[in-house]
Amino acid sequence: MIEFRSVTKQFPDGTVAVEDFSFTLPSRQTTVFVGSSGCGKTTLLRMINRMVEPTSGTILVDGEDVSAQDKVKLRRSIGYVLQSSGLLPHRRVVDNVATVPLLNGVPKAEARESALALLDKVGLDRGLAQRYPRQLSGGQQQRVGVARALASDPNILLMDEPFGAVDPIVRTDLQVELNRLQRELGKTIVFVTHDIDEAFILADQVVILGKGGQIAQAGTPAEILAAPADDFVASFIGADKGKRTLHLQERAGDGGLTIIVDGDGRPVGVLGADAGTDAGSGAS
Ligand SMILES: Nc1ncnc2c1ncn2[C@@H]1O[C@H](COP(=O)(O)OP(=O)(O)OP(=O)(O)O)[C@@H](O)[C@H]1O
Repeated sequence: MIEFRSVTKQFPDGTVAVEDFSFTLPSRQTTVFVGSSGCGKTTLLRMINRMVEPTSGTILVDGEDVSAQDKVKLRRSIGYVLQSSGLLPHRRVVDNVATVPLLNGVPKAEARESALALLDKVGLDRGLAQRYPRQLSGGQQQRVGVARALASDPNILLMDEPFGAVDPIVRTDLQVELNRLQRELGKTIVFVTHDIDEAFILADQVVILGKGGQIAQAGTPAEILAAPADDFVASFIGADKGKRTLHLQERAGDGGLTIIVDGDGRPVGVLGADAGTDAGSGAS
């Protein structure tokens, strides 16, 4: 469990990035901080592993104040994945993944063997282990970044727009993969994005932030979709434009298929036979 208690961060130039933020993130769940650029998401994330120190307030991990913990130890005990993968360019993939265990004193052979097993876990071919990061695609680099963050088997995984720089198809693959991994591993994941669709796909709990890390609404995706707290949230999730209101459209000319369309009339899926229609295609 991660608990923010009245946390404020003012940078030396006077910018108040986060103001009086209080929130509890449950263990073994994925909490997604989502909001527009500059609302304080990254600052919130980086205060958990003390890459940024709060000006006031307290952050507790499993009841322990992080400010009382050794910074280096704390950082190595928490996985961290960045948009730019943050891999060391002159080290091979396997050595990048093994970095933290090696720093923690795990013998080299053991650390490398675990690193290879982690490549399997994140869906990467072991044949890529000897490559350098620049010899990988953006999506593969992000998978290596996730493997590296998992290498010391941390309870907490901080993910800062990790899929922001890859194309939409790869991004969808990575989202599906992260959900699969999370079902298997049950980490406490804190994920930052400005993409509300990504937030809804990944989150057990979504926290929609306004300027200064103000909480506009927090809840499960279903709770937020069903009852946006105010106009800001409705606009942010696209509910105000009917973007998320789905309709059924009978398609007599297509073998009687029932198509689901969004508020703009764009097809988003086909209603399957198991959903209680007599459309009969079974596709969905
Ligand atoms: N080192 C710093 N010094 C001064 N101001 C900073 C510093 N780091 C961040 N800020 C400011 O704090 C505010 C919050 O920044 P932060 O990076 O947390 O936002 P964000 O929501 O993650 O934005 P983005 O989605 O663009 O990454 C912004 O106004 C930013 O300019």
